[in-house]
Amino acid sequence: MLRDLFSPFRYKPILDNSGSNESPLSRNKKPKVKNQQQTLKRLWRYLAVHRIHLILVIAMVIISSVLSLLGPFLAGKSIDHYIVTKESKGILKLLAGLAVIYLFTSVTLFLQNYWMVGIAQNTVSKMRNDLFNHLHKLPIPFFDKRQHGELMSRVTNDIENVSSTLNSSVIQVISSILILIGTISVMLYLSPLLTLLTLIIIPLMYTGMKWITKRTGRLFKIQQRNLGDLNGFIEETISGQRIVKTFSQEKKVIDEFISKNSKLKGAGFWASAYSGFIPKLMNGLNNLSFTVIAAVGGWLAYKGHISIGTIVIFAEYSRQFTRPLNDLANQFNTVLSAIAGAERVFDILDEEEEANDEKNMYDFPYVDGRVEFCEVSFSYEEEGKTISDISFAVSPGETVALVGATGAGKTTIINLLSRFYDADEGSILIDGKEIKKIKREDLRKHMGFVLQDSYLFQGTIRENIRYGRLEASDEEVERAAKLANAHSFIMKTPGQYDTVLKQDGSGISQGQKQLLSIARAILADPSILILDEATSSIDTITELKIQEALQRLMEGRTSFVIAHRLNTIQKADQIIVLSDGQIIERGSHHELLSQKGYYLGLFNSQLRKI
Ligand SMILES: Nc1ncnc2c1ncn2[C@@H]1O[C@H](COP(=O)(O)OP(=O)(O)OP(=O)(O)O)[C@@H](O)[C@H]1O
Repeated sequence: MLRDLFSPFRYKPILDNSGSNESPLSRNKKPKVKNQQQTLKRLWRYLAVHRIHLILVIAMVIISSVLSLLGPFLAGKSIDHYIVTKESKGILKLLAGLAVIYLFTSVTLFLQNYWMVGIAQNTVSKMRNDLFNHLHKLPIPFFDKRQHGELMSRVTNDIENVSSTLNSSVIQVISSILILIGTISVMLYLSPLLTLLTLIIIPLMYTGMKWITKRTGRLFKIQQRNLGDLNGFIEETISGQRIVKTFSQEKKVIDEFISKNSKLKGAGFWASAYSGFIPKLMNGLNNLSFTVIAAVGGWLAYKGHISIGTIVIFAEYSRQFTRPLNDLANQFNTVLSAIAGAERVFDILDEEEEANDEKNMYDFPYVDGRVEFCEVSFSYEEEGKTISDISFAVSPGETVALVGATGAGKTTIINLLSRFYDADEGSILIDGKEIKKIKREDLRKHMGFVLQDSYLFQGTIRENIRYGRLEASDEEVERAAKLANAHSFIMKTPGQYDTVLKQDGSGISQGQKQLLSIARAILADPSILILDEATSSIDTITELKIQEALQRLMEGRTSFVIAHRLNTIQKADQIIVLSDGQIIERGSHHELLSQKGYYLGLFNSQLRKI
């Protein structure tokens, strides 16, 4: 029965990503701890920009802390001087004094909060900008290896964590330290003996706090990691909703979510539970200190060593004394959790940008479109070669089709040509210039992509086409749409060119998406074109429209076609047949058929399927 009462909170060891079933509380399972001091230093660099406002905040905190110490002191002294002696004028003076103190306290509290919120918001906004900026300079391999939702969690949750801590904790920490120093000083001045008795609780507090924070620090990190993991999973399953439903995998997805969620709950529960012990511990120690002061103070007053007013001041200060300690302890957890968040943000900022490290880069204002691969080898992983010893040359305006079984290396060749990855060996030349010596931005300016999964952004049809060349006029956008055979379907949509597409164009058909992406490429007017043929079946009429639009687009441009259906590439100038990352056959369609090799087999097998 009792067990059941606690069952929702019982902690079950939950499998970690590593597959270990050790509890997050386990001593040996520390997540990699980066130097917290270094993280704080980097955070400080962001804060230091606002140093004038920080000085103002500190000044306000000092004034409000002194004022809050003054209140109880005046009240205690007035008991001895005015209340015991029944002097009514003095009492009025005291009341007026207290009113002024509380008014000033409110003003200083308002100002310190106002400035601090400004500092916090500006700081995290700058961090968010830096992070987003940096994310866009990171190489494709970085994104290939990470869950996108997890990255989003860093830009949103982790930065938010830093923001809320800056909002509240900086003021709390400074004012707690000041109040603590002020309280102890006044207490020492009034009665060193009672002060010493009050301070006895400090070692007890320290030991208790150390025990708790050791655990919470570790748990907050695990909690944030698990939250990132969960966010990644949510993002993945929402964007892959169609696949989940098509394969009826709802149960599997929900089960996996429950498992990840319960992992998060495990760490979250214990992180919160341990930090929740802190106020209870403080409260208990506070009561202990209060009892000691009442007993010893009462005895001293009975013996005539101190006044009643002093005991009142002491009782009030002993409360004020544990409150900042309590606050400091609570803030410690919040700060730890923010440091964990900041660390995750800095981790990304430390990732190396897509390198443009070579000096003496070529200018690349105009491209004829001659492409050469010379003995190129590359691997995604340390071991083995994804493609090896690839050599071929393409003249300007030629169409090259890359053919081969799935995983043969077709996309990899394109990844290397567009410098999403750099070749390990050999060289790739455009117009005789080594592409490693061309800035990626300049290189990609001359390349156009029409991919299977043409990505459309949330925005109007016009904006989506204009993504190909932002400065294009409305007339140019429409001309491109007409050449891409997209104009007639656009005119049938409710807002025509101003129809707003949902994110990833989920409101229009696959074929229409392709037409828009062709229009975008026509507008961009690249010299080198990459076409990744759609594998999904599109109705015959749309298919014809797409083929016609593609022919127009390819005219006069060096085009690489990743071909999945051989009937569409028969007119290609060259067909390169790949197998296991190597070129096994090469030639025109007729030459390859007459070679009676792998291509002929592939062609016949596709013919049989028709
Ligand atoms: N980012 C990556 N990290 C590690 N390995 C990868 C990565 N991308 C592709 N590979 C591997 O490299 C090999 C070649 O892949 P590639 O995508 O070039 O094949 P493909 O011929 O384009 O296949 P498909 O027709 O299925 O698109 C495959 O074995 C694939 O698993």
